[in-house]
Amino acid sequence: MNDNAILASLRGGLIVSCQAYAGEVLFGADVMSRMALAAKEGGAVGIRANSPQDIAEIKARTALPVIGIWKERYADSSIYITPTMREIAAVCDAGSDIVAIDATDRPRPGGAQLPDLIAETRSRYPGVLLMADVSTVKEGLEAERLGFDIVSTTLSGYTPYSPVNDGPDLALVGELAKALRLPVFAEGRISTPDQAAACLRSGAYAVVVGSAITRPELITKRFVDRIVRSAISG
Ligand SMILES: CC(=O)N[C@H](C=O)[C@@H](O)[C@H](O)[C@H](O)COP(=O)(O)O
Repeated sequence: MNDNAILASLRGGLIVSCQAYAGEVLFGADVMSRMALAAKEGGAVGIRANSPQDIAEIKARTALPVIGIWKERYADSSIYITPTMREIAAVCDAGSDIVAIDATDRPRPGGAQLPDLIAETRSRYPGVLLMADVSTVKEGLEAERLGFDIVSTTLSGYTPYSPVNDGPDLALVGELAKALRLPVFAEGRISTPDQAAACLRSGAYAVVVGSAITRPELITKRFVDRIVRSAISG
């Protein structure tokens, strides 16, 4: 296993994903970096952030390790998490400690190949760790073979061939943790502290939580939906 100090500082901890998109009320690097600082005060050991602007501001304000991504859509591919070298370079230049890349088994924009992106990133940014966002065990195994440093379950339920669960994909976390030598991060649909703890018990190295902590629109909606349901059923 990688003995990198950043990685070691994340072991067994909570990484909070702080993301808001253009058009949403919380969008903007100032708000996202305040959100990240609040997460730090609550004990987060790292932050996952989207876009060069947010990453740079969060690094400056919190000094926590940052998993950087940049979601961009291209017409010829359904891959959108740090899809091309353009986004990878921008995320690294912004100061990310780790860059997360979609490593699913789907065609990439412009027909680019994952091994080439990895090779170029390694040569241009030797100090940055590479995290593979995957949706299946097969993709996790391939990511390890290709030389990633970390595998995360981020995309389980978001590819047409992976199961859509209500909560985290604990089965995938457990299978990856058994099959890989790399650290496996649990990410996606972790809504409660109990679920986060269950991910660690299933073998996760660290846990990434986003919506349940940093998306008040969705948190509010969960409450409203529950209240409306209870009003209907009497
Ligand atoms: C599938 C995809 O695009 N996931 C994104 C990856 O960065 C984010 O939208 C998620 O919020 C993040 O993975 C954390 O997950 P959750 O918000 O469920 O705790």
